[in-house]
Amino acid sequence: MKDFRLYAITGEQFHPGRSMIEVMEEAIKGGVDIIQLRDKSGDKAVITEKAKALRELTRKYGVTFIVNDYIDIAMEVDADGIHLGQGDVPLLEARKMVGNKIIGISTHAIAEALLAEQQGADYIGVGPIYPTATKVDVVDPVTIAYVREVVKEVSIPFVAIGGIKLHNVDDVIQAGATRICAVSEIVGSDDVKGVCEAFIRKLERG
Ligand SMILES: Cc1ncc(COP(=O)(O)OP(=O)(O)O)c(N)n1
Ligand SMILES: Cc1nc(C(=O)O)sc1CCOP(=O)(O)O
Ligand SMILES: [Mg+2]
Repeated sequence: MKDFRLYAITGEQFHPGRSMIEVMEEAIKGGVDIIQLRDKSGDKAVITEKAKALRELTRKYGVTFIVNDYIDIAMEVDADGIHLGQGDVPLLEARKMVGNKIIGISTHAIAEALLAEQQGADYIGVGPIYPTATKVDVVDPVTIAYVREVVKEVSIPFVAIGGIKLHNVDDVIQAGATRICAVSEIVGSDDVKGVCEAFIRKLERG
């Protein structure tokens, strides 16, 4: 997969009155290089329409597009890949369904990370680093200690996620993360482009 630094996930509850496409276009202009559609409403027809719109936007800008949870929707809209959690379709089964599309796997412990790597994940999510209110059924924070463990033991790309804000991202980067994912800090901002640019500056400083 194309390498990336800043990964934004949709979260429409954080920007009432602004469209998802408008917010995500601003994020792309700020430097985001992966967008994930995450919609927990369960309404597949609506999610498919949103996926089509995001596919068009991401294609226009050459940005990677990932669909959360729904392999069938990812295939229907020709997304670049799918993100799956520990309770979603198992990775080996998903690989048979998506061929060489990107598969990202959420991990919360080193054993999960090593298994995802061994089974052919393209990248892993490492989190939640800090408490987050964005995901309801979330596990306890894994802290930056887990980032350090992944840096030492895992070779595939990983992205740190969960409660990451401009005010705490430096610690995550210092622990060895070179790719950051955020929802509320990006899409909930009045200055989406400015927040993304600030994240990128911090990632560039290392
Ligand atoms: C990049 C990234 N990392 C982790 C997650 C969480 O996925 P999952 O554990 O399946 O939880 P839901 O997002 O489906 O609630 C993610 N979506 N993206
Ligand atoms: C969707 C998701 N997955 C997580 C994980 O740790 O697997 S944390 C999370 C929510 C991240 O949102 P915010 O940046 O607003 O805290
Ligand atoms: Mg999931």
